[in-house]
Amino acid sequence: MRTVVAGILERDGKVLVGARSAPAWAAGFWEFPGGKVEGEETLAEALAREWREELGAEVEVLDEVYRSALDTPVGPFTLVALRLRLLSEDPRPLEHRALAWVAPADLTRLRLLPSNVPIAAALVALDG
Ligand SMILES: Nc1nc2c([nH]c(=O)n2[C@H]2C[C@H](O)[C@@H](COP(=O)(O)OP(=O)(O)OP(=O)(O)O)O2)c(=O)[nH]1
Repeated sequence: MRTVVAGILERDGKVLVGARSAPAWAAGFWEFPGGKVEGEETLAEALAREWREELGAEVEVLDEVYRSALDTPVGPFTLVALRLRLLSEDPRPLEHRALAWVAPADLTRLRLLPSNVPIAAALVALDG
């Protein structure tokens, strides 16, 4: 089963989310930035690559906060959300339409990718 990794970066009680620009079915939805694990990459290596490519930022993985099955138009995946620590300058929207810092309790006010709604709930529970 292939894996999609999603990165959770927290700062001052808020988490970073990005508005997708593609593909068409997902454009405009907010997500936790990340992407598909390629080849023999570890989850941490894949997330570091995606954040470098999409956000121009260096990150390292702290811990796993969520894992579930994910159905997408290009087939089934496992979705894993990992908390991150920022090692570089701030993330920039190199591929997203926009980035935003949002408190976990406010994430459901955004048009999140449906698969990310339970991740938001997990973050609220962790906050509690
Ligand atoms: N990045 C990301 N993708 C997610 C999340 N939740 C979710 O359902 N997805 C879906 C959207 C896509 O179908 C898939 C990830 O694809 P992607 O387009 O981000 O991956 P990628 O950067 O490797 O893209 P590509 O090279 O295959 O074009 O997982 C999430 O929180 N973050």
